[in-house]
Amino acid sequence: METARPALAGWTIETGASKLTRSFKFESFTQAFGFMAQVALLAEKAGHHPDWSNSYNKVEITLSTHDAGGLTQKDVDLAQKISALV
Ligand SMILES: C[C@H](O)[C@H](O)[C@H]1CNC2=NC(N)=NC(=O)C2=N1
Repeated sequence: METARPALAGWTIETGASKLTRSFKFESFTQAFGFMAQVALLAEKAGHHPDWSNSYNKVEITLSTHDAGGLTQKDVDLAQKISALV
């Protein structure tokens, strides 16, 4: 596990598992869910979707390319678009 380079600041690259992860915390469930709605629109537009979980004001996101069995540029691109939302 290593901290991502600046272009992916905030994301953790799980080298063994070949995935990107990041936790987001908001002030309320409503804000967390609003963020998820924005991510959902980005994901649908990209045709690339996060694995994620939500608990009240926290959203945990994992990005990997299932078809490729690991990380691809699609994950990096989506991570950067998600980061730009917060
Ligand atoms: C057919 C469709 O494009 C594929 O199933 C897409 C959809 N979204 C996806 N999302 C992610 N994270 N990985 C994929 O391999 C993937 N494949």
